[in-house]
Amino acid sequence: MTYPTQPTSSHFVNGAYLEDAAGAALPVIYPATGQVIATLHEATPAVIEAALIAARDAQAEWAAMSGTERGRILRRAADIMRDRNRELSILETYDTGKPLQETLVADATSGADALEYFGGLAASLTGEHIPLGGGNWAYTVRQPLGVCVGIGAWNYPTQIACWKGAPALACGNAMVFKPSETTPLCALKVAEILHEAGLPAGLFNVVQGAGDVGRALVTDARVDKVSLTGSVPTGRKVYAAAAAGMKHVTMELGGKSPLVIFDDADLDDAVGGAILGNFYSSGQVCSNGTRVFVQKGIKQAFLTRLAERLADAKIGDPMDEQVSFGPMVSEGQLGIVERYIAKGIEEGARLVTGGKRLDGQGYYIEPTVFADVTDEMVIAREEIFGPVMCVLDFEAEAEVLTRANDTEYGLAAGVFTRDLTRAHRMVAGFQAGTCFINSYNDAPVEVPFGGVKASGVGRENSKAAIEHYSQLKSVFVRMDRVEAPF
Ligand SMILES: NC(=O)c1ccc[n+]([C@@H]2O[C@H](COP(=O)([O-])OP(=O)(O)OC[C@H]3O[C@@H](n4cnc5c(N)ncnc54)[C@H](O)[C@@H]3O)[C@@H](O)[C@H]2O)c1
Ligand SMILES: O=CCc1c[nH]cn1
Repeated sequence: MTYPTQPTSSHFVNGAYLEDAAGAALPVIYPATGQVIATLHEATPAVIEAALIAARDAQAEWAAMSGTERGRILRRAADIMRDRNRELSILETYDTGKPLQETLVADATSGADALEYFGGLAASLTGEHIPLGGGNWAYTVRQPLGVCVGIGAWNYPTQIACWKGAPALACGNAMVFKPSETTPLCALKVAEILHEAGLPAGLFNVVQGAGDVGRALVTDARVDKVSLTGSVPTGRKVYAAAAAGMKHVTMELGGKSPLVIFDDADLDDAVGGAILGNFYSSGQVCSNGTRVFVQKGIKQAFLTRLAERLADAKIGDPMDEQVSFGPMVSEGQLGIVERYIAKGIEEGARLVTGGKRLDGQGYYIEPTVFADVTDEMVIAREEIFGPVMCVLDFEAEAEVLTRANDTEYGLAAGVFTRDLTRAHRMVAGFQAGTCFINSYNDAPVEVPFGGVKASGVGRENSKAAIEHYSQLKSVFVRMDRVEAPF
């Protein structure tokens, strides 16, 4: 099988596709069948060098353009992405296995939102005037950082490329982006579209490869900033390597987020939130609320309604738009999830539903719910990154808040209750970067997204991202005489 939009080469460097067959073979596997649908090559040192040189050479001229001009190109790219949404969504489904039903609304659309939003902001990136005593004054100039490296995870390849590329480019930077080796296809299309929209060559480059290619980029002296989306263990390594070079960082890492459901919540909304926060993208969403704390009074009603709704999940061919639940991204990730399910059973959690790999081709596993999970169980402490919901009981607000925060992670947290005073009290106490009240997993571009504690550093999306892709130069202007001691 070949997929419909086969890229002509593995990399996109200096405004054009680039191949270097000397790089190690990088097979692209369609998760729904396990078949190899394309074979790319990892970047050789020559490809990495070409990308970094192209980015360095192109950046100053891009930064010298007006924000209006830069923004126009990004907004044009957003329009192209929207026009090609179906084609890009099909590619996203080939790359990740996520159902087309999801990718049609969540991936290229989110990428286009980022390009449009940061394109709109580009012309407004100004410094400030600061009046000082004696008629003196100062001003600040908002400047780009230079060459930014983006490194992606495999769950949202189009979105991640755009969430990093759009603010970087809006601020006048160049980017070298390395997609996850598991999902190398979509970022190439993002690069192609940006250049079709008028982006000058060299400003958004895509190079393929695994950790060693990422490491070569992060440690290169010509790189000014590193933005990683990935796991906490990788984040620790990348952060340390970037720190050695005193580089700016954004770290969008993993989580084990709490979702707290009080007994006064609208039951169907709460069950819907728990489904979105555990089973969308087959559970492969960083901000998922996988520790679902349910107040004792509604535990049985919650589990009953959840089981009814899960029975409506349509598992199957992700290209079928009726299908709402697809495979895991890879054999390896499926194995990780299976091992956690076995661990949960061994630890004494009660398997309410799911737990089994589906017979046949592809990396399918049933949506799985454990009840009677306790705080110290491994399945309640470690990020599984698959469709495994842990339901824990609680009695009182203070108790559940303490337990919700008892984790090294701090990416997200949610609460379902009709008592809005309590909802805001809970949110004030959550140690999390992104919180939800009577909702879960919304990620609009206007809102900052990111974590606290081990879940990360910095924010993506919103005006907050501008702070992470630019820096201020301060200029003091003396209008009176200079008084020196001698
Ligand atoms: N916070 C967020 O916004 C967010 C979003 C999506 C995924 N994630 C997290 O990502 C993880 C799943 O993705 P994954 O399995 O691809 O993560 P991962 O950490 O294994 O890999 C992430 C990326 O880092 C690269 N990499 C690995 N070692 C490196 C090194 N030493 N130097 C430079 N680059 C290196 C990989 O090649 C890949 O491109 C989960 O933990 C999930 O929570 C976080
Ligand atoms: O996977 C993490 C980023 C995200 C959250 N919702 C949509 N994308």
